[in-house]
Amino acid sequence: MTNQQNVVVLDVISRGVSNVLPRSSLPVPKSFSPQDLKMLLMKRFEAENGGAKISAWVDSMRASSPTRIKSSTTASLPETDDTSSWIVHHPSALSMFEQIVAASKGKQIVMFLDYDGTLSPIVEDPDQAFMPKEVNSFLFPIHVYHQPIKLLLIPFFVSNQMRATVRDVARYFPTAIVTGRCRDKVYSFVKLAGLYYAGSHGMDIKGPSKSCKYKKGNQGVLFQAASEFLPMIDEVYKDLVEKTKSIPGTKVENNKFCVSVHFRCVDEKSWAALAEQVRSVLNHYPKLKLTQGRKVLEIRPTIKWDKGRALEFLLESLGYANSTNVLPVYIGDDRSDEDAFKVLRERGQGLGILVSKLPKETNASYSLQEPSEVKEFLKRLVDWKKMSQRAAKCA
Ligand SMILES: O=P(O)(O)OC[C@H]1O[C@H](O[C@H]2O[C@H](CO)[C@@H](O)[C@H](O)[C@H]2O)[C@H](O)[C@@H](O)[C@@H]1O
Repeated sequence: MTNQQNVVVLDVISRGVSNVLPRSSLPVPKSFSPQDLKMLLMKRFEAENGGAKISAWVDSMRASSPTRIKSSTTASLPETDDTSSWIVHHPSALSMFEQIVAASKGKQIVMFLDYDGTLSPIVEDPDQAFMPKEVNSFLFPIHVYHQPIKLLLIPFFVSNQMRATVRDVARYFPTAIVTGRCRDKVYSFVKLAGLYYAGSHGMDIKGPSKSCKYKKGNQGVLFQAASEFLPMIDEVYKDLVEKTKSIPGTKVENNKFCVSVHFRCVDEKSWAALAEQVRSVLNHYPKLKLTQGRKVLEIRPTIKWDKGRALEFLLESLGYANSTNVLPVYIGDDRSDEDAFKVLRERGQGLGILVSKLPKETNASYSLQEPSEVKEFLKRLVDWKKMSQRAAKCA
């Protein structure tokens, strides 16, 4: 290396890298080879972009998921105006129920259901995200001498109407749970054998474990998109547990083909530190990428597979690849569900329903506010199907 080149390199160091990294952290070789130069420039690039990346991550963590709609035209209007204009474009699937069933005339509805935030309300502890139970009770009259009759509310039995509803839905329509969760974990929550399960954001798909009237022979694992990543994901999971253990409230969840780092219970002041730890782990794994959900960072293989591809795969497995006689209905609440909404929009087929109380950027056409409305919508669909079958028998 010539003296002149040395000067250029030192100039790069003094103007650039030293602004980002403390001078002491830079190994400055006595003489520079082209490799040294490359390394220094790369370090500068990483340091600059790393810093930018972390603050972008934190901004995105703040915005939570999916991004709240930013409307330039309505920015100065009160919240209610924003909401009402959004609802015009994403009407409630309950109020549009008649139109929805009319669109399904002559078509087979195939139901795709996300789990967290769709079938179960969002809770702080991901291990406690059960489908809600209802306590059924009755009024028991008690009559004490000379006293007016009193009515006592007696809890009678506990039922899980969401589970019962999803079971009914699966009786009438092929039904799949499509989730970021590990497949076994979501099965332990849903506990229904007659469904398809697409776990790890659709990277792990299994057919119904009991015979399914729609497609015989679909039992067992149908597809695993990223088997070769299993050892890597295990390693990353352990690294993340270790690196984040000093940040109170962090929870790392092993979802088999992906890992979730939850920050719902982490103090906002520690989000940057958490993002930094996650980035430091991810830096060693160029074949993994980071996506984001509701107060969760998700680490996944960089393969072209997502909930949208899983939806297409399942339609194909059910024999509806290029069929016009099918109406896929996908209900979900999170960013990862947007991949499926987008597929439906691009196919010009089917309905995407976003579960959200707030206006959000979405490719879905309809909305429902919360899991209880999802249950209501699914119940109405089952009742409508039962009635139309009865009517067909009588005709
Ligand atoms: O595709 P999904 O079924 O929606 O799974 C996405 C993530 O859901 C879970 O996390 C979310 O729900 C938790 C329980 O309500 C909540 O505590 C968390 O903040 C949410 O992000 C699940 O634990 C993740 O592994 C999934 O990736």
